[in-house]
Amino acid sequence: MTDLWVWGLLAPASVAVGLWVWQRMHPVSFWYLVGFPLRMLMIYGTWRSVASGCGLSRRKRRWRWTFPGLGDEPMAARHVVTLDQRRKLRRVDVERAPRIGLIRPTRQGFQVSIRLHKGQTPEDYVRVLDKLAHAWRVHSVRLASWEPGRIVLVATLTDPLAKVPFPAAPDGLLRVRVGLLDTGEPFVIDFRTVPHWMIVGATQSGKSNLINALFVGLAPQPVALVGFDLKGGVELAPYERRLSALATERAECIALLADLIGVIKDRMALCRTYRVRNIWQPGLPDAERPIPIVLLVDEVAELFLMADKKKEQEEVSALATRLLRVAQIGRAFGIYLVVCGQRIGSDLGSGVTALRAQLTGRICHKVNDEETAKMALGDMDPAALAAARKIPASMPGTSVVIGADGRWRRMRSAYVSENEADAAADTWTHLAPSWEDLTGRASADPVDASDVTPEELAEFSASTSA
Ligand SMILES: Nc1ncnc2c1ncn2[C@@H]1O[C@H](COP(=O)(O)OP(=O)(O)OP(=O)(O)O)[C@@H](O)[C@H]1O
Repeated sequence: MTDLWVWGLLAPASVAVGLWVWQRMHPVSFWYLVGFPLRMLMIYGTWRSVASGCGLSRRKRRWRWTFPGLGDEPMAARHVVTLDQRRKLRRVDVERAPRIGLIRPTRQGFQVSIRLHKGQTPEDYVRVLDKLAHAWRVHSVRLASWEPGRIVLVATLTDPLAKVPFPAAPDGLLRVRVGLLDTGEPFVIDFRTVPHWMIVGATQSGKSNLINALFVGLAPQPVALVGFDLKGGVELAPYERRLSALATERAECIALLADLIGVIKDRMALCRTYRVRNIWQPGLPDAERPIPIVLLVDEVAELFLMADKKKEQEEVSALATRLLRVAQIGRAFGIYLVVCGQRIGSDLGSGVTALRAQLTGRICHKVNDEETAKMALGDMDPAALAAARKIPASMPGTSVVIGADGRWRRMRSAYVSENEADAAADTWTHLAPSWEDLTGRASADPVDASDVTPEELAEFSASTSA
């Protein structure tokens, strides 16, 4: 008898310990063989009540057997018992859950397709994703794709951003994998698709780390890097060896921008000669193709802040005009911008709003107020703005980004320490062209600071159009 008790307790305990060890040592095989089948049973078993609780079910008129003598409750045909004499076939309202398809396991959770009821749209499901995540006991549920009448939901068991094992790495010319999306896919900054980027976030939210990640990915590429760092150079000076130029004063920035406008004019002439509209078109011989330039601007507010002095106002106005011009026409001539700051709002000056409109790529780290999130993410879904404010301080480097499909996602940058970025600067120093080589003029040469005029632009467009 005692033996029976001992075995009765020991057997389940050893099975539980065995499962626990299996799950710890081989989480993926445990998930596919044990966790997923159990989860699938739970989801199918509770789908009617979950859909009803989330407001996804629809009331429909159906023929049903009813039992007037038993409180006149409508009952499904499968509940018919022996009260044949009293039953009556009547049309009643029944609740129908949307039809749920086959649940498929993924490495991080599962995905399931759902057939929409008539009158439903994917947005009806987006509104209740949080409720579904709680009901299914998963970290998050997102809408992965849709086609008319059908959506696919993807559930993630744990937060993939809790630990980003993803190293920042180059992913092709002017493409850098800087972090991980909450979908488990890499997040790529691709300058040839999205030429100009804006990185916003409160202090200690992870902006500099993202710049480090970007730097480590760009350093091994044949790309010229230019830095504006008005925080006295503390952020970008350590990487100066790999930069073609670094400006730490506003006057220096203005001079470098004048040079960049000169570069644009030279490249414009080159494109005109070969009758191409940008430096990437195949009509331009590879030997003639100029090196792309990425301009990193750290803490943009410092560029625009001014005292009442007239000289400063003139400086800021010259800087704003040139930076805007580079943003407007630089893309075709291989000049790309990354602008970083705590706030990039109109309160900094009139030029800022126009500059912001040119920065298509948006990365919004943790911000403290909705206004700043709006500045970065525009009039996105209010949930995106709320998500940017809710990023926990314990997860620096996490941000809200707008994906290629126009939907917002959470992203966390790969952690890149200053030492790693320093080492990359050391290793790839030889890839940094000198400013003189880049601009085609000796530093003592007077700079042609005149802007690219609209007439010049029109002439360029006319001469390169076929
Ligand atoms: N992706 C990440 N993973 C882990 N830690 C990170 C990540 N990003 C940033 N951190 C850490 O968070 C802290 C703040 O990061 P960072 O200096 O990049 O913030 P910041 O927004 O540039 O701050 P500030 O505006 O004050 O310069 C640093 O200690 C950094 O190591």
